[in-house]
Amino acid sequence: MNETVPSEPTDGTNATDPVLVAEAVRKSYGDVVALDGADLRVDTGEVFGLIGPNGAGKTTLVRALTGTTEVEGGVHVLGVPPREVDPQRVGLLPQSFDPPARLTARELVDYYGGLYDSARDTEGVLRDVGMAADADAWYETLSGGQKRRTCVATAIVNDPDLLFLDEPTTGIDPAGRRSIHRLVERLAADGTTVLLTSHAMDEVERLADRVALLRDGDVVASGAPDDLIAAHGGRPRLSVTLADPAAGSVDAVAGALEAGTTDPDGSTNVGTRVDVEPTENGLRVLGVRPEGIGAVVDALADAGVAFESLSWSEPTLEDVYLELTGEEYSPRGDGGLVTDSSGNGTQPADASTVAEVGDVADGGDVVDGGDVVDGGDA
Ligand SMILES: Nc1ncnc2c1ncn2[C@@H]1O[C@H](COP(=O)(O)OP(=O)(O)OP(=O)(O)O)[C@@H](O)[C@H]1O
Repeated sequence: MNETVPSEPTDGTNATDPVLVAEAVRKSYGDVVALDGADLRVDTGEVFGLIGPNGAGKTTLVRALTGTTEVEGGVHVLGVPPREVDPQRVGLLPQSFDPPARLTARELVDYYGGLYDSARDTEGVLRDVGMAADADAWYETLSGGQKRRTCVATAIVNDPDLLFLDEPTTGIDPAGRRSIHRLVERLAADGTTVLLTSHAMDEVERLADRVALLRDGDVVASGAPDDLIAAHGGRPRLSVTLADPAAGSVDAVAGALEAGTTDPDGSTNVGTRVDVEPTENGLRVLGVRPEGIGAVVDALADAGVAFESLSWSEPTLEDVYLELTGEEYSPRGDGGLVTDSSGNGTQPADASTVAEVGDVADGGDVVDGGDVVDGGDA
């Protein structure tokens, strides 16, 4: 997250003026409405994430803001219409970008740097994107991730105040993505305003100060990731992979939770009101807090339902996305506590809780918050 207060610009604009403004922007390609009255405002020094399904209009909005397509409505960039912006101040990584294939990464950065009045030192730029070691290879021989990082280098060679990154990490492996994330964080810390489009919700949640979700050419929600998650992300959930996701499991577990007979000492409270719903591999308990996991395990045992693994997670930006786009829920593999009954499969990701869970059918033990709880027999 960017917490830097950028220095006052020297071009007559104020630091408090928005860097990007789009008002009621419309764009059609024949019968296809790409933008349908989209509004956007990005302030100085923000990392702003633009998310939305394929075809929602993200790239068209970036093109409107970079002056590479004509649109109806109001568009201002750094206080002026996009085509009047000093190119020295703007960097652009388009979604599709094919630089000359028989130039090396170093030659490409040199070449693009030569297009500006002043440019950063090529070696420093190559280091920033993690391409110093491969700088002498022809572009066409680079891997997909190396190519994308080289393209990012050409977008930052002019040390822009405003940087557009349209899907910068597509096709990049996790290590390459991390290096791009760190680069964006460094640029933001130096006061660069960044507009980022991405389909990777974890990336946007990590990097963006604010986010706008586009759907059918219009912004349907915007705000800080935490605020969007609180408003649209739903409740924490415990995903249960069942040994045999048979019909009736959901009702049986819901009944056992409601009956509250899951523990002899009566500790059946799972924290908040919960709902149980089916999933492809088993079921999901919505509204359960970490301290309630043991009660759910007890309910599974009471209902005679054997499970293979439990995964607890808090709502994320991905849930906001799924809620607001109306797309099907797809269980995440990275949603926090991921545990299997073998005892070898615990993979904590972004979770605030880690537990090891045994197979109820085997009477395994459950460790919840450090306490060993009897897994019970199913
Ligand atoms: N040059 C073009 N000619 C015709 N239709 C276009 C053109 N560019 C975009 N469109 C259409 O406009 C709509 C919005 O496209 P756009 O590329 O802006 O979406 P996007 O949100 O960036 O999608 P993606 O996530 O797939 O990149 C889509 O229906 C697309 O097919």
